Amino acid sequence: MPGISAPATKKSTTLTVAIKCRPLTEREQGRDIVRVKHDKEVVVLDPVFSKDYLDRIQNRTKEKNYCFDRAFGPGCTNLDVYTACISSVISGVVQGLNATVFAYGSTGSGKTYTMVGTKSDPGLMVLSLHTIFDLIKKDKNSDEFEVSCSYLEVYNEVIYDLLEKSSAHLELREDPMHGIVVAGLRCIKVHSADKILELLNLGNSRRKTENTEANGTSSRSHAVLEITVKRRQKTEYCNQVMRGKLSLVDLAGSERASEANSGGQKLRDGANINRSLLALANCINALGKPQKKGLAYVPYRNSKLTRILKDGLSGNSQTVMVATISPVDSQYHHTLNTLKYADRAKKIKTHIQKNIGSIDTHVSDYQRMIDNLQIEVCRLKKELADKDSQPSVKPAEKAADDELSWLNVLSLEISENAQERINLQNALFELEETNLRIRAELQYLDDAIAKKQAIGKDDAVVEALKSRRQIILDNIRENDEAGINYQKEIEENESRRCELQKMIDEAVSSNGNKTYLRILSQYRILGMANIELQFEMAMRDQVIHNQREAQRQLWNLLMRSGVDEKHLLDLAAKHGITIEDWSMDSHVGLPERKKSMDFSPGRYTRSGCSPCIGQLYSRSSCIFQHHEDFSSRFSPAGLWDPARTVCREEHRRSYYFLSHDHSPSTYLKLRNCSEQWIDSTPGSWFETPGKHPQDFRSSCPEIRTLASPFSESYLPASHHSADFCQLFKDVWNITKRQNPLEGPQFEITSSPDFYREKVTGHCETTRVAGYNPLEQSSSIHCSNPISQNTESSNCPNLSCIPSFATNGSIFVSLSPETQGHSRFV
Ligand SMILES: Nc1ncnc2c1ncn2[C@@H]1O[C@H](COP(=O)(O)OP(=O)(O)OP(=O)(O)O)[C@@H](O)[C@H]1O
Repeated sequence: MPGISAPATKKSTTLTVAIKCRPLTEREQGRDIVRVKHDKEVVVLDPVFSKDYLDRIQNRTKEKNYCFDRAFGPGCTNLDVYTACISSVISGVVQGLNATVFAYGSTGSGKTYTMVGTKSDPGLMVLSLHTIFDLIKKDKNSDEFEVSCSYLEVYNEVIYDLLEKSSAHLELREDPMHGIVVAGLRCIKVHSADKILELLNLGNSRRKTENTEANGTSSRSHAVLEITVKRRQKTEYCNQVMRGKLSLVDLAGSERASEANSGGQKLRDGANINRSLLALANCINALGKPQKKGLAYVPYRNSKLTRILKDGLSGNSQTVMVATISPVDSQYHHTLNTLKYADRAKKIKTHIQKNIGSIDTHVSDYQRMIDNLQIEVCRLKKELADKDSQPSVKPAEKAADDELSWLNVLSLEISENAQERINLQNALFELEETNLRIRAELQYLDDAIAKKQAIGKDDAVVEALKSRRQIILDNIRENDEAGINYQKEIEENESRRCELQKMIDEAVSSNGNKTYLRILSQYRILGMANIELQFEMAMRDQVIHNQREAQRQLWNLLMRSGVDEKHLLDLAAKHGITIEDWSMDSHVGLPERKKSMDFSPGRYTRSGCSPCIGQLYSRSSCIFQHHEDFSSRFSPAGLWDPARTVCREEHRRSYYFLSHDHSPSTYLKLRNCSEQWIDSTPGSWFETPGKHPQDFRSSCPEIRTLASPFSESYLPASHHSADFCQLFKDVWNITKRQNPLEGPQFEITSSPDFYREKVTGHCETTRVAGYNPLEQSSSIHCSNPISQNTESSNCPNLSCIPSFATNGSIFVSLSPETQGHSRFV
């Protein structure tokens, strides 16, 4: 049916935001901390019930208050939500308006329950469909209606048709007339609500769900049910058609990988779900911000979900967001997060407009339409001519305007590109987190299996351990594959960025108004770089925070073990490190070390010229970063606990760019696989094409791999790291010498060529692990201290497992019996 859009008036409106708090489920043991007041207010109580009386009266609680269009407590039904917030929107759909209803909330908060519901408490999808057909029934005599429906899911960033038995992967297309459309999606004509409900049930049965820690039937995909209602008056002279569209969206459950306790496929789902939801949250954030004219940018293109929801979020749609929350105290942070986004969403504006088309009934109608359009064209031409004749608009300015708008488009694309990479990296980090966790478990299992096998008992236990090991290996493999895919996407994203950058550079150099355009384009690119830097800074802050914590624990430990401070200071001085505020007077004789190093943020910043512990710290970042709890690596006796140590090599590589300090030599003292040192400072990203990061990376291929925890190459640590490591070992030796009777002893000595560790005690063997930083070779030897035999077969209790022995890093684990562990750099 050819149709010509008729001009219709636009009306601005804001998103309706409703909160729905579900009741506590039987599985939940916690406390109910959500209160709904006056149908609009939501109060989230402090999850810590036994707060100090003083805290409470002085209002130092984590209690939060929010106000929304509507709020529904645990006693409310889906019908209550529908009657108060949705029904009026649905009636608009039959009048040619678009509407979107979506449920937003953390996993298990009740999104599917709200959208789909149960037999006794039908959800918003079901109730909306009944209303649509009731309204159609009423106007059936005067108007003709045609209702069609489609149902799709976005699973792992792929679109599937839920109304097809085995759906192909569907693609999104930009249609100039209808906006974003899903090519090849089945749209079925329906004549009754029952028929759609049948299709809905069919589609739901095909939806991907999983049993996760947080929810027994957690939706793993985002589902979008779309109902289109075409309405045409039956009268002879009227040829107008109204086309209303209702989108009902049930989002997938979001959970942090660490909470979901999942790996492999589930984890990949989680990462993709989080990627889409992160993109949705970014859009809500951007739309909810007060915008300066012309500068608004909403990153819709970052995920399929946000592209599909684009109209519902800012275009021609009357939209209702139902934010679902759980009342249980353990969900406090998720609840606040949901409420925060819902609060932002209140500010989102959409512009609704009736979709009116016309049906061609007679040639005379065409003629009339053409006449009208010609009049309109004449009017617009005249307006244009008037505008051109105005003296204020010079041709040169007009050309510059065109150029500017083109630059605008390009710079928007570049920001989208940056945002996309941030999302991809986020997904990658999350994947990496889980991989590290399960790799640690793998290590435990390997040790346990080796131990059991050595004893030669418990075959059944060994079998169980082996089968668990196999599952973990499968998970690691799947995650590695997923990681490689993300990495590929990051690379594609980078090459797109190069293209965009090239286009901007060309535009700038071929245009007459070069200086102005150059400044403008650099300003825009700076903005984009700023987004990236903020992201990197956030990551870096996290790393620094973890390091500070680890360092603090380490110093506390040293203090508690009664280390000789003078010796420590001498050692530090020997290594060129000044420890600020460490005066003998203030510390000697303080057994509890109350005045030990203060690592509070700001105290040991790297600002200023004097080197302080913060600097020492940053230098060592390659060694200790992301060791979550340093103290937990030690047994109660103060010994290093091998079983608890996780070498976060992947992080070391991922964050290398983030972990440099201000010294350029530290920043880029990287050694590549061909053993050449690169010692240069990167220029600004936007100065010249030669100094763009991607160019920089292509000239140093090993740097590209740093961003990927899944690549094969490893990054050698800087010499500063070795300094710190050595210092740490010296301090440790002194400490242990002072307490010779405590457990197995370590003796660590150093020579110009390699570091040695001697393990005595439970295991009467000596182990020497060496790395020669000059020759780049690594070696591990085990020896019996009595016979001085250096064959490892003489060390039955000692198992040395060198890992990461590439490019200079050695990671050595000893069997639990030896209670010793160290890592050499
Ligand atoms: N209003 C309610 N009344 C009773 N039970 C509810 C209500 N809302 C949710 N539930 C129950 O809470 C559990 C989780 O709900 P649901 O599956 O709808 O969560 P979800 O947000 O869709 O989760 P996911 O995002 O993981 O898919 C289910 O057992 C559901 O029956």
